[in-house]
Amino acid sequence: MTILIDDSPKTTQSNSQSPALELRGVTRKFGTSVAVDDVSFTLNTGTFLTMLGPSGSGKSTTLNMIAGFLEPSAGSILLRGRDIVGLAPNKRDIGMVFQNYSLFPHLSVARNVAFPLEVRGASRKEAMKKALEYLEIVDLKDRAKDKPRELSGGQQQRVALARSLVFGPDLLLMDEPLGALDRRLREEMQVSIKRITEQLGATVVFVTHDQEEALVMSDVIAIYNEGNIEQFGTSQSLYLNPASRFVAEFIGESNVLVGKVKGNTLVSDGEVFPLSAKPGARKFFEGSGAAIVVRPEQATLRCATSTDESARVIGRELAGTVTEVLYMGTAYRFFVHTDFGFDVEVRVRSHLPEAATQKGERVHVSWNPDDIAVVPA
Ligand SMILES: Nc1ncnc2c1ncn2[C@@H]1O[C@H](COP(=O)(O)OP(=O)(O)OP(=O)(O)O)[C@@H](O)[C@H]1O
Repeated sequence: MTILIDDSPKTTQSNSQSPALELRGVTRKFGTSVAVDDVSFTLNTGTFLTMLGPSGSGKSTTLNMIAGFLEPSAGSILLRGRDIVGLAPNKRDIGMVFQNYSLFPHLSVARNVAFPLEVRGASRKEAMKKALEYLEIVDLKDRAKDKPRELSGGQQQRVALARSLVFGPDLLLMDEPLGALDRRLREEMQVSIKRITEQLGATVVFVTHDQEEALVMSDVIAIYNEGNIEQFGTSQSLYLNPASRFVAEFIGESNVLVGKVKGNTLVSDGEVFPLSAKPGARKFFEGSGAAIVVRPEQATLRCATSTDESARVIGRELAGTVTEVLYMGTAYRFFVHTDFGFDVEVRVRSHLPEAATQKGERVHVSWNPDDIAVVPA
């Protein structure tokens, strides 16, 4: 397979030492309401960034400012070190893919992909040659002569991807590109997009509502909340070390136990839960509100025995009753109502003996304080 990396000189001045994209204090107001509030981040070349957050949190507004469809009310946007605020969208060297593909129905697949090159002055022959090379990268070379309507949704989206990358843009923007596809196709496309953008070394800004999609695809994730970026980091760091309760609850499943910090413990409803004493563990002021975040796979389960004490919390263990069991193939999900009142989900790999625990059984749930995150409440 031929892999093409566009090394043609760019038409506008840029600095190859600069980050691919930098936002500095970018704000966008609509009337008196602030849609994006003082957002700053830096993205290195070849990085895949996903903007993730609830509806109305400012993701699309940020993307539209980068694309040039909206201007910021304040701040600057630098593409390879040059400020692009005020520059027309078609002068920004940015590729774009949207949910509705926006392919030209009357042009063949190959002519669709060749189009951005022809607009930039390439001859029909040159443009078609390169279009076929990009169609090979997205595994659609054999469909070059077809019209877009003859292709499936996933295939059309791969044509749109080839078209957005064929001219070697500095940046690729994707706004919910998989939103129209069913779950299976969506998962296949996640893998294809990741493979293709990695092969081409593309810098990508991707918007989605889907947290699993964000975890699978991204090098870095920006979690949006009410116009602000609540946390910016790798998938792993967001999952294992969420900065806030909002992030913990937005990314992955979590059991959240709220209390007050006392020494190196969290006190909740009169019970004392140890916090990690590891060097580097997050420190909180005495008496401040905090929450323990236990991921379902970080909690463990054991069946109660007749010699167990009858207290609701014994050392690190919480006594409780299994209220629901769900089989997931490789794991079981146990929902436990603890006597303390805290409802905990515990995930147990199917091959472990604890996986045989039944609904209604008395159990003890625990976790290692060194494994779990603690966030401000
Ligand atoms: N053209 C506009 N005029 C007025 N308000 C707008 C406009 N565009 C966006 N907004 C407002 O800005 C805020 C952020 O919207 P934005 O579309 O960026 O959110 P989002 O996170 O992309 O949401 P979604 O995931 O639903 O697309 C919302 O309160 C929205 O109503």
